[in-house]
Amino acid sequence: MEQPIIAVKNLRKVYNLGKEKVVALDCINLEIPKGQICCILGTSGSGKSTFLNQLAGLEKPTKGGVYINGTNISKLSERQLAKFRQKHLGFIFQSYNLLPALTALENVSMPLMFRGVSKRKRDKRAKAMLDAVGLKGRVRHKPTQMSGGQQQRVGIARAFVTKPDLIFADEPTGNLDTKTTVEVMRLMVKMAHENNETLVLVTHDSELAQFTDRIVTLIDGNIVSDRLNDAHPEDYNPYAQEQELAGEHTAQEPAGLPQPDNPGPTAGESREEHEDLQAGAPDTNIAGEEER
Ligand SMILES: Nc1ncnc2c1ncn2[C@@H]1O[C@H](COP(=O)(O)OP(=O)(O)OP(=O)(O)O)[C@@H](O)[C@H]1O
Repeated sequence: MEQPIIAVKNLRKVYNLGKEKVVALDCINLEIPKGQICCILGTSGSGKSTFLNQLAGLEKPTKGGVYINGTNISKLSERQLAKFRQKHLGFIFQSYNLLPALTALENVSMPLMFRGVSKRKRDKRAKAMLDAVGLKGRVRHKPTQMSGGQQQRVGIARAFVTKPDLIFADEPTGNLDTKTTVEVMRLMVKMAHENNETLVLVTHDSELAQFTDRIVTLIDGNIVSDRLNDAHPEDYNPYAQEQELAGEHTAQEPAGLPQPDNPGPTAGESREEHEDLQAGAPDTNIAGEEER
């Protein structure tokens, strides 16, 4: 059987607060195969952040280990871990974490610079990625000149640009409205599936979890449920009822209205201008891109 991308073995994390001990993760075992989009779902205090920190090697476990592609990252030094993260992992954050002084293109090409890719190649690849997330016309925009949804698309492009072994997304739509959430989630899922990327999404939102392939639920630091989620066709919208009640447009969107790959015109941009920018549907499959 193919080796899983992540194998978590008997993972335990206990925080010592003076005499008090907080068991944040009890005894977690989990394997995630390549290409799967796995959601770690749990309410506040269930241990999600602690688990994500362990998976990304940001904290050391009390017991057990996390293996990524066969490497026990719990045994790596801080220096080795920093290199490992840079080489093998991608991150998508709730608050985007874009560098405000840099353009969309520069933000996306940054991880390639750390990998020593030449300027010509990283610009070419970052442009292709921005195209893939539907931001062809936003290459020179800085974060403050983009909407939240567009900023998160830049964040997605930056995570995928290095073709990492694994991408972590921490509440990636936490700052977005439900309509933009649906667009961003559809885009992220499409890109992950088309590029056979493995994605671990952490959220408290059980509706958001419906976009993923597998839902692992945490309560008090334990996995209480682990199920495959077959019920998410491409046009699935778990927020439809909520949006309907709020009087927002949801059902099958007629041609011309914003689509997952097309966030619609932004302030200061006419629909014609916007449609010019969007001309030609973006191809989210980046596998054919020129290698570094
Ligand atoms: N550095 C720490 N020191 C002590 N206790 C901690 C620490 N970090 C987390 N905890 C405790 O571990 C448990 C799990 O916390 P964690 O932050 O992982 O939960 P969470 O599911 O991410 O919550 P939220 O959704 O509110 O961020 C909680 O009881 C929390 O109080």
